[in-house]
Amino acid sequence: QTQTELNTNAVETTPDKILIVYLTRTKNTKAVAEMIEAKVGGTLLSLELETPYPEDYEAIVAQVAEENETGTLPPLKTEVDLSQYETIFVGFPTWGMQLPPPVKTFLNENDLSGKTVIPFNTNAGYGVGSSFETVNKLCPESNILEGYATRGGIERDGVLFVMEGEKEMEVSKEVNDWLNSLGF
Ligand SMILES: Cc1cc2nc3c(=O)[nH]c(=O)nc-3n(C[C@H](O)[C@H](O)[C@H](O)COP(=O)(O)O)c2cc1C
Repeated sequence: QTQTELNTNAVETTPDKILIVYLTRTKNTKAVAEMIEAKVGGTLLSLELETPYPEDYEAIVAQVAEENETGTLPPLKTEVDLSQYETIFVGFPTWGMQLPPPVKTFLNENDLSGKTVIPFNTNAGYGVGSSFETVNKLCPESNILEGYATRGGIERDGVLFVMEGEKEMEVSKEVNDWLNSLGF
C-alpha cells in the first residue's frame, strides 16, 4: 500500500482543532470524554446550565420530561467560540430516550456547519433512543461520523458512577477501537 492509501480513513486534524464537549450528571459521560481526550487530545468542555437541575432524581426526570414536551431549551452558562475547531465530539447521557435539553440548546445556539461532529453517549441500558437522530437533525450541514454508546449508570436504581475497574478497561478499549475505525 502507498502512504496515500494507508491514510484514506484518517481524520485530517490536529489536537488544537478538536473540541470534546459533553453533558454529564453522574460523570459516566465525562469519563468517556476523558478517554477520547487521552487518545486524540483536544479540549474538554463540560456543558453547565445557568440554573442547575435539581439533585433529586424524580425532580430532574419530571423537569426534563416537561422541557422535552414544551420544547424548552434551558439556557447554558457555558459559552464557547467554535471557530478554531474542526472536529467536535458531542457527548451526553440518554435522558427520557432523547437528546438532553441542554445539548439541544448547545446545538441550537452554535453553528457547527462545515465541521465534523461525532456523538457519544452513555445510558442506563435502554440505548441512545432518538438522541443520535436529533444530533443529525440539529447539525444538517455537518459531517457526522459514527457515534459510540455504552451502558453507564442506572440512577433510578441508585447506580451512579460505573466507569472504574473492569468496566473502565472494557470501555476504554472500545473507545480506542471506535476512534481507530474513524481514522484517529
Ligand atoms: C433525567 C434522566 C433521564 C434518564 N433517562 C434515561 C433513558 O431514557 N434511558 C436510559 O437508558 N437511561 C436514562 N437515564 C440514565 C442515564 O442515561 C445514565 O445513567 C447515564 O450513564 C448517565 O450519564 P452521566 O453519568 O454522564 O450523567 C436517565 C438519567 C436521568 C438523570
